[in-house]
Amino acid sequence: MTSAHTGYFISFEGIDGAGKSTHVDAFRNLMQERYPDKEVVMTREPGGTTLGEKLRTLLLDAPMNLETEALLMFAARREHLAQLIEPALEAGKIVISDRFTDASFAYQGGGRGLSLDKLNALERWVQGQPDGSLLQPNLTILFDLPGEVAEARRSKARAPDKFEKMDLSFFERVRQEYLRRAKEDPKRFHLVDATQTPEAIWNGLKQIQIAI
Ligand SMILES: Nc1ncnc2c1ncn2[C@@H]1O[C@H](COP(=O)(O)OP(=O)(O)OP(=O)(O)O)[C@@H](O)[C@H]1O
Ligand SMILES: Cc1cn([C@H]2C[C@H](O)[C@@H](COP(=O)(O)O)O2)c(=O)[nH]c1=O
Repeated sequence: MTSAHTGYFISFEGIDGAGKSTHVDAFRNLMQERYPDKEVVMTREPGGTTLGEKLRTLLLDAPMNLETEALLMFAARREHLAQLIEPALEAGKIVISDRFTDASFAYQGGGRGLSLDKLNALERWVQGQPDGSLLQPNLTILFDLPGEVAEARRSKARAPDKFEKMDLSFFERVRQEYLRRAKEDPKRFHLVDATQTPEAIWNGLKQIQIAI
């Protein structure tokens, strides 16, 4: 867990088109208003560092072997933790990341079929703490909705990247893996019914209280 630092770590997750980007900036502002004495740092994965953003371009554009993809996701994450997330949490900041490790379990695991053993080993390597615990978000806000609804939203919004070109069954597997992880760790996950209107979703997000 995250006991070694005095910050607070929040991740936003969901299948592509679930609506997390629509709300993440406003949520950041909400946190800053509520905790004026704390710096709120906004970041994303893959990305968040100079190297991570270069890896993001590769990961979102280039077709690649599944294990290569998983290793690059976790390499970008190690850099992200070392350069940005760990120092910010140690300095007591609130860190909000648009995606973190649950996305690797959902996309590379559920979606593409990488084994849980390999994902667990990468997670332990990259997020393992000296006391044997794992650095995890304190709170993960999961935007959940059916794959076909997300697909319809995406098709109106933008040209698809490599992942967004995947078919409906891929996104259903990704969704199911997110839901499996949420069920496994209900204290960490806050589930959002992302089929609601943006206004209803935002009203729900405003109800979230964090224990800083
Ligand atoms: N609750 C909603 N109802 C209807 N449309 C929505 C809703 N939320 C977002 N949208 C629209 O759906 C599209 C995708 O939203 P958004 O970019 O926030 O998704 P996302 O989950 O961040 O996707 P990605 O992870 O791929 O960036 C946008 O056009 C957005 O305006
Ligand atoms: C962290 C992470 C991300 N992905 C995928 C999920 C999305 O399709 C893209 C990121 O795009 P977004 O618009 O910024 O959400 O990357 C993944 O497959 N595995 C991961 O670990």
